[in-house]
Amino acid sequence: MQLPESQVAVLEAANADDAQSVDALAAATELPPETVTGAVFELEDEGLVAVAERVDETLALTDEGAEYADSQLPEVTLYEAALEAGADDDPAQMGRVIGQSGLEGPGVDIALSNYARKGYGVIDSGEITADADADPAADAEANALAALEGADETPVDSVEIDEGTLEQLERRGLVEISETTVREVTLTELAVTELMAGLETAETVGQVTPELLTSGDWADVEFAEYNVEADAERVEGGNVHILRQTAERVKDVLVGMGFQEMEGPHVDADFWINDCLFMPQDHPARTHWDRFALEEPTHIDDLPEGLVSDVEQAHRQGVGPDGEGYHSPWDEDFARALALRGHTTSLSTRYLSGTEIGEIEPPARFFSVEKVYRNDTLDPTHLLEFFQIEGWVMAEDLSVRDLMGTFEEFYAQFGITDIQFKPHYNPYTEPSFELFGTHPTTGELVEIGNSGIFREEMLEPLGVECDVMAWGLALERLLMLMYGFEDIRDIHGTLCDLDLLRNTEVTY
Ligand SMILES: N[C@@H](Cc1ccccc1)C(=O)O
Repeated sequence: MQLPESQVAVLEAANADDAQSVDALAAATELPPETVTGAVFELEDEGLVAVAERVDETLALTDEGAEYADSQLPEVTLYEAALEAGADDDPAQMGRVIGQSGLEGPGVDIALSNYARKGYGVIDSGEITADADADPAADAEANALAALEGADETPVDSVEIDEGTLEQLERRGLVEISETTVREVTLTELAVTELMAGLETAETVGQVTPELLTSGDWADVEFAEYNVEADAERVEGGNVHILRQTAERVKDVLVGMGFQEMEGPHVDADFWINDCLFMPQDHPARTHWDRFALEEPTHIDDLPEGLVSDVEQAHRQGVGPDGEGYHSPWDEDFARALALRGHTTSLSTRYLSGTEIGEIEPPARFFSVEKVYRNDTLDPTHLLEFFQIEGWVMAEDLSVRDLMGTFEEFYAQFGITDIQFKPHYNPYTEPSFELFGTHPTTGELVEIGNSGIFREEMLEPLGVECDVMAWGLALERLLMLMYGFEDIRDIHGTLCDLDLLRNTEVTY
């Protein structure tokens, strides 16, 4: 029997009784593993070898995981600092404990987002407590990191890490799980017979070379066949992120519904973010726990003068002859303070005021799909930033039916037809409604937005004389309803689950 050289080498190295992996055969034949794999497939086709496949999972620490294995997890550091500060008896000031912990930069966020989850204590309103019974030595994640430390690739089956812990470590980007397909090869009886009868090496050529061409030898040689079934490395091309794709789709839908896009600054004066919305200056959401203030500059110099006094007037005394204001102090300096916008309703107030593109005549419809920033506690449905789908319609005689009808039309474009409305309160809308949708896999009601009809007290100072209905919807929540994502961190931010995203088929 005549076979190409590599196949003869593999047959001679393989065995009828002991299965050998492709890697072992590559070592024995001194051929590259790809060549051995190719030869093995050919030989399998000829009935000369039997191939068994299995998928091996191995674990390895990432650089960050190795760092914590070497030192310790940030949440443990925070716990130790909290104990030091006596937080097992009395709640301690968060800022002080963090300062003493030596944690810095992302380490602080990491510590905060894992502390309560792992039972080290509670963080609430700027204070931290430490649970005296918590035991860092029994921290399953820390122990798993220690078990993996120093090893390159550890087979998953050989370590005792429970599934939940492993999942957490992978989510946190501290371990990496890789899969490899292992092929084990044994000789068939036919091969044994052929080997005994003696094999001859057939000269085959894998690639045409310039020499073969110039010498004309190419006409006489035998070319190796292509093996289209051989494994090749999977190449993942770049792709537009599903969140970005959906944002584009949302924009298309809204443009199709007659809306124009608004643009404006991520950092803005509280005036546009809050004061123009008739948000009292002592409103709880305006304290530093919810907003991200700026260190430098802290304030803008000027605001549109006439508008400032009209807004101040509305806050103090309300609008119209029977108006009711807050009768509380209103400070222009407070209004000039800069912050990362907590909603894109700041864009709506800018446009409605006429300062962006001039006075807007009804009927008019505007929208934006942009990032907003909130100092929330991280959890499966909250991040410190998300994309808001802002929108408003200016027209005579708008009613709640117009508002609800608009949402039904909008969400239907994304296959969502069971929107529910719940009465709500916003200082700037009356009536106000929260929107809910049903999560496709958990069946739970998910809050997807907030809406209402702008109040007189807000519109009059801005110089708007007819009705305006408006809303802010969360883009990430829309994706959760569309695709069944359960954790916002899977689709937003640096911890995105790439495999999950790659395997999600965009449905529009
Ligand atoms: N600004 C609101 C959304 C909203 C916009 C306009 C009117 C009513 C509500 C929020 O962020 O939740």
